[in-house]
Amino acid sequence: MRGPQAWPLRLLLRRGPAARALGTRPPPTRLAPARLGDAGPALLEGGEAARGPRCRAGRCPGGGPGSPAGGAGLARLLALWARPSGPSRCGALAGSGVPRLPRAALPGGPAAVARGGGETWLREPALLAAAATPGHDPLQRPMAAGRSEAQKLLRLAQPERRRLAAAVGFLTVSSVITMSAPFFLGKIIDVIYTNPSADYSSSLTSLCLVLGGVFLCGAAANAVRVYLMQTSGQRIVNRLRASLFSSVLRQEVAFFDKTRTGELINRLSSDAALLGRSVTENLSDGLRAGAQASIGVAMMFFVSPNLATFVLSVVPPISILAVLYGRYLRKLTKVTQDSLAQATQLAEERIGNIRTVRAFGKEMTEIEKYTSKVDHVMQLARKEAFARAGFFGATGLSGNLIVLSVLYKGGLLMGSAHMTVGELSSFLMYAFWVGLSIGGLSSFYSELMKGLGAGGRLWELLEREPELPFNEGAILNEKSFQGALEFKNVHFAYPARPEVPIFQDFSLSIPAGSITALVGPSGSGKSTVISLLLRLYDPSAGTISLDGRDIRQLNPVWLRSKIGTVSQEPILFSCSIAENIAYGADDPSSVTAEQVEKVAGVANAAAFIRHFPQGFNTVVGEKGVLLSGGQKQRIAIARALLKNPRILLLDEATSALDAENEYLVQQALDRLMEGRTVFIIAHRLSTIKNANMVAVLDQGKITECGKHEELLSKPDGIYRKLMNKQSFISA
Ligand SMILES: Nc1ncnc2c1ncn2[C@@H]1O[C@H](COP(=O)(O)OP(=O)(O)OP(=O)(O)O)[C@@H](O)[C@H]1O
Repeated sequence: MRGPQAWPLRLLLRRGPAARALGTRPPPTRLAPARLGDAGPALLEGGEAARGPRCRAGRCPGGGPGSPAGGAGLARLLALWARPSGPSRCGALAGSGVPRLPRAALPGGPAAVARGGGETWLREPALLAAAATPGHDPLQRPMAAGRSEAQKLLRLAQPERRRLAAAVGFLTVSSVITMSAPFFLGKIIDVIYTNPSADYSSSLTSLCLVLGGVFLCGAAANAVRVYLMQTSGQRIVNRLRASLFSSVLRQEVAFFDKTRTGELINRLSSDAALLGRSVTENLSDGLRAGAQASIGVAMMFFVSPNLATFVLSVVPPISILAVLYGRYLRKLTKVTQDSLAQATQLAEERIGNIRTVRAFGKEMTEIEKYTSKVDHVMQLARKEAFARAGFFGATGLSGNLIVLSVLYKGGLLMGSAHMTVGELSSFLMYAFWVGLSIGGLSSFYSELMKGLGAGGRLWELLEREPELPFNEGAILNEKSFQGALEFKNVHFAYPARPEVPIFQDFSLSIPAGSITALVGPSGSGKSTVISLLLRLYDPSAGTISLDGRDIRQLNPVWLRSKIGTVSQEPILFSCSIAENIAYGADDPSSVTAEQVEKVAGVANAAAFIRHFPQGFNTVVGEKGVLLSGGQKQRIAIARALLKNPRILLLDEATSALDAENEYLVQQALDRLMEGRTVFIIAHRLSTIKNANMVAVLDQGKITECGKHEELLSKPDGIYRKLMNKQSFISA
C-alpha cells in the first residue's frame, strides 16, 4: 500500500517495518489459467515449451523481473511474495541427476515448463489455474515466514487496499463531521446563552438546518464506510481460508498421520474467523475510534489548551493497563483456541464414526468426554471474561473521572472568565467522545490481540513447507511411456513410527502391461507398497522407478495422473453418483453425461444406478454410506475407467460379496485391467491364478516370485505355507 491512504493502518499498528514492507511491494498479479492436462501433450508434440503452467512464485530459482513475455506477471509476483534468500524446493533435486535448465533458457519467460532430454519440467499447474480465478488466490500465501505478526496482518489486508483506502476516506469525512458537532453545538449554546433577550430564532433555525444537513452527509459517509469494511473483511477471510486450505492440501501424507483433522478444521473455521474479524470489522471500528479520539483531543486543545493538558495527564496509566491486558488476552486466546480445537476434534471423530459409537453403546461416555472438553473451554472463557470485565470497568471509570475533572476544572475556569458556557459544553462533549473512543479503542485492542493469538496458529500452517514436493519435477515423454515399475533395495519405515521398519531390502519388478499379484500376511506392508508407488511417502533408502526413472525425480502430480487406484473400501464423496465418477477425470467439469454413463456401463454399475429414482444424480451420502460395498466398488471402477490410467493399483476387497455382486465386480475389474500395468494386492484365488506373476511379501522383503502353480509346487515354500494358513476368497 502506497501513499497517504496507508497512514491510518501504519499509525494503527505503529510498526515502521510493516509500513516499509507495504510501500515496497506492487500488487499481486493474476496468472493465466493452466492445467496439467493442457501442458504435457502440447509440449511434447510441439517444438516449443508451452506457456501454460508456470512456476509458483517464490518457489523456484531464477526468473527475475527481466524475464520476457509471460514472465512479467511472474516477476511482479516474485517481487511481491518471494523472499530473495528463501529456500527453493527445486533445489531439493539438485543432486538427483535430473537436468535443471537455467531459468533464462526457458522459452516464454520463467514458465514452469521446459524440455530437456525428452522430458518436461512441471510445477504447480493445477493451483496456478485456481490462482487465476478472480478474487481467489490460494497460491499466494498472504505472507512470508519470519515477518512480525503485525506485518503478516497487514499483508493479509493488502489486496483490499483500494477498498480500505476508500473506507478510510469515508471514515475521515464522517469522523470530521461527527467531531465538528460539539464545536457547533457549543456555538449554538453561546448564541442562546449570551443573547437571552434578543431575537435569535432565525439564526438558530439556519444554524440547526445547516448542521442537520452536515450530519446527514456524515451518516451517509459512515454507512458507506461500514459497507466497504465489511465486504473487504469477508474477502480477506475468504482469501485466508482458501490459502489455508491450499496449504493443508499440499502437505505430505505423513503430516496428516500426525495432525488431527478436527484441529485443522478448527483452524479453517474458528481461527480464520477470529483473525478475519480482527483485521476488518474490528479494524473499522478501531480506525473510527482512533480517528475520533485524535480529532477529539485536537479539538479539546483548540477549545481550551489549559483544560486539555489537565485532562490528558490521566491517559498514560490507562495505556499501561491496556498493554498488560492485551498481552494477557493474546496468550489466553491461543490456549482457548487449542482447547476448542481438541473439542472439535473429538466431536468430528465421534460424529464421523457414529456407527461404531452406537454399536458399542458409548453415547454417554462420548457426551461426558465432550462436555469435559467444552467445560475446559468454559473455564478459559471465564478467565477471559474476568480480565475483560476488569479492563472495561477500569476504562469506564477512567472515562467518568475524566468528565468529572473537566467539570471541576472547567467550572473554575468559567468562574475566572477564562471560558464561556458554550466552550465548556463543547469541551465536555469532546471529552465524552474521547472517552467513548478510548473505550472503542480498548475493545479494538483486545480483539486485535485475540486475532493475533489465533493468527499464531494460522501462520504456522500457512508457512509450513511440505516435506515432499507437491507438484514439481520431470514428466516423461507420453509417446515412449510404458509403465514398468521397479523397487530396488527399498528400506522404509513410516515417519510416525520410524523405529518400526516395514521394508528392508525390498525389491520387486513389475513389467509393463503385466498383472502382478502381491500376497502376504496381514500387516506385512502390502498397502504400503501402493502408498510408496503413489509417492505418498519416500523410502529411506533404495529406489522406486518408473520406466527406469527414479520416481523422486518425477512430478508427483503427473505420476499420480498416470496411476489409477481402486481400494478395498472405496471412499466416495457426499455428492451425486455422476460427480463421483467424473472425479476420475483430469477436468471433471468437462466430462459429459454420455461419458459417465458409458464407463458406468463398462463397470456394471449403470443398471443399479438407473434403478435409483434420481439415477446418476443420486447423492451417495458421506463416504458413500448410502450404497452397498459392491455398488461402491463398481462406482470406484467406473471412476478409474474414466481416468484411463496406464498403471492400475488394486487392493482387492477382503470380504466376499454375494455371488451376483462378486461376478459383476470381477467382470468390471477384468475390463478395467485390460491393456494396463496392474499391481494387485490379491485376496481372491482367481486373481492369483490369473496373474502373470505372484510375489510373496514376508518380513519386509519379497521372498518368492513366480506363477501360482510354480510357487505352489515348492514343498517348503513360504507361498505354499501361506496358502495353507491364509484363507483366500475362492471366487
Ligand atoms: N500411516 C501409518 N503410520 C504408521 N504405521 C502404519 C501406517 N500405516 C500402516 N502402518 C503400519 O505398517 C504396517 C503395514 O501396514 P499395511 O497396511 O501396509 O499392511 P497390509 O499388509 O496391507 O495389511 P492388511 O493385509 O491387513 O491390509 C502395519 O504394521 C501398520 O500398523
